[in-house]
Amino acid sequence: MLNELIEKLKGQLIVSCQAEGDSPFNSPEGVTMFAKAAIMGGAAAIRSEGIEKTKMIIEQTQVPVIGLIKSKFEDGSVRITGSLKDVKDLISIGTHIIAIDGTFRKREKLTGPEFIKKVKSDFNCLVMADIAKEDEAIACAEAGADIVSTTLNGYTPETVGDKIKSPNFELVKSLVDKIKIPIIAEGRINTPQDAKRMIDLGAFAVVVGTAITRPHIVTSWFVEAMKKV
Ligand SMILES: CC(=O)N[C@H](C=O)[C@@H](O)[C@H](O)[C@H](O)COP(=O)(O)O
Repeated sequence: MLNELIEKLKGQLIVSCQAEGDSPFNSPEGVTMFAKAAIMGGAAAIRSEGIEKTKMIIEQTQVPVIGLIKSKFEDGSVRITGSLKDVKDLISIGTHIIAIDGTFRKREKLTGPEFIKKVKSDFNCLVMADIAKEDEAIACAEAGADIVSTTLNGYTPETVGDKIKSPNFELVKSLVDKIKIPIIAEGRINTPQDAKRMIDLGAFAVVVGTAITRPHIVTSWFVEAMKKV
């Protein structure tokens, strides 16, 4: 049986409110304003990075928050919540669902699925496994993850070739066919039509980030398109 909180996300939009680097929104206040606007528009949950930002979003909104802490692997590729300390810190601020890197890359001597298994046995928390490939998704589901999300497809050395401009519909379809736990479609979903297509393919919910909460990048899409002859 599905957890009650997860059940509420079925068919819904989750908005990732993250800001980094020189973004003028790179503060707890900045991302919290985005979260509030997203909820006004109908978002059922928020995805958030960093302790201070996630804490403020949790305090100032009423929806479930998926929290994570980003760091980097040695090769410079992104790692999502890669230490037990990060997990503890996220739990301590009341994060509803912890997003954890579910790839096979090792952290604290454990692969993603092994790490998730440890988190699920050591803590009473909901885990979203952020995966890049199908075999990782299957292993994370077996390890006890509550949800799988396609977050890292296109962002690991092994899948960088998948980083085409469009979302990976094929991966989502294949995961939906093979895995029993909810599959969330995430990554490069930049239009309402693509989000709907993911739901039609069987995605449990859809996460959208950049197209809603990184206005500098959205602006550059327009600027670049207008330069084309
Ligand atoms: C790869 C990585 O670091 N992804 C991050 C995960 O939390 C975020 O930067 C993305 O914005 C999020 O996954 C949503 O994706 P998109 O922004 O494409 O809608």
